[in-house]
Amino acid sequence: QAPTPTQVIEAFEGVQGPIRTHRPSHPKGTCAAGFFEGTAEGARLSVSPTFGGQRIPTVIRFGVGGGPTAADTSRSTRSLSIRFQVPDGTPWDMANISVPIFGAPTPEALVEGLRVRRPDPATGRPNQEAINAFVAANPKTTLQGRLLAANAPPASWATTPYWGVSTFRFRGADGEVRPARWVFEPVAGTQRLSEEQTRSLPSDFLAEELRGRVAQGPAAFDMMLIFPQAGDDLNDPTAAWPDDRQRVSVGRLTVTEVAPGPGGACDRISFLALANAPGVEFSDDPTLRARPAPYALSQVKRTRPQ
Ligand code: HEM
Repeated sequence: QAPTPTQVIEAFEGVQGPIRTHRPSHPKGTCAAGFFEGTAEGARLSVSPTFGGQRIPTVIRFGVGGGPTAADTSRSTRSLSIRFQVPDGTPWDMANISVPIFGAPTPEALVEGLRVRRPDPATGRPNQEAINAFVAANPKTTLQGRLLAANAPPASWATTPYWGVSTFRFRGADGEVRPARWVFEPVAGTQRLSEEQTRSLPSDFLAEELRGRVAQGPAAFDMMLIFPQAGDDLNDPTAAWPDDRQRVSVGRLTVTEVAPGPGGACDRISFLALANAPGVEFSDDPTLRARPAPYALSQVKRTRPQ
């Protein structure tokens, strides 16, 4: 049975302590802004006004996975969250990460994985035997961590791809509904830190790097839809699709401004309006429907007056 929103938040809080000011996931981040322009292929593949071709203002948040003080040199996820402020429609949100897969196949596995890592009040430490037993019974929850450990961290928030991870259903101008995933490919190319940089860079280098970069000119990402072939798993966000799947460019995100310091327009919002029907609709991936309600609960907790 799927966990309730309260159970999801309690599971996060059990590991990280009560949510007071920060998001429980990707707590460290920097606000930015820019615009999105859909391509002709985007308008063909989705009836959502986001892909209509006009310039859509966006609220952007770049984040780092881990705790609120996670090092930018750590092998955790980086994130790119976007709110598309469609002028005559409802806003559409997405929260993308720098790996193509999630760390749990279902909301149940996410919550169980958090619960088992909760520190034991007697010892102050989680029960390692229980964690080992959980991991052995849920091997899919190790796949994302292994992928992250195998790759050096991005050299910039502007030089890594970001995947939406889950499969969505795109309703095209021809009325056809096509399952697809997406990735935001950096126009600057993919660049990772060298071993030496990983050791020498300060733990908060990403925000300054992005400010310096965008001061010279916008940073951009091409949004590519990725289409499955027979046998590709549509409902498991820990199941990667082979790299050779057909990709179509449906729009470009241009980052024109980076907040000068902490806070900004992205801070108090939650990127929870994940579907944008008609045009971009949920698949049966169970982690999609499980997200908006706990995101809202988290947002209430982290934005209420202390
Ligand atoms: C069962 C599935 C999931 C649950 C229960 C969950 C839960 C949460 C919660 C509670 C937050 C904090 C929201 C806020 O305070 O605004 C959050 C943030 C986030 N999640 Fe998830 N999540 C899930 C799946 C995913 C997946 C599949 C991805 C990858 C695409 C993802 C990426 C993120 C990112 C990037 C953030 C930070 C967003 C921001 O910049 O504000 N989550 N998640």
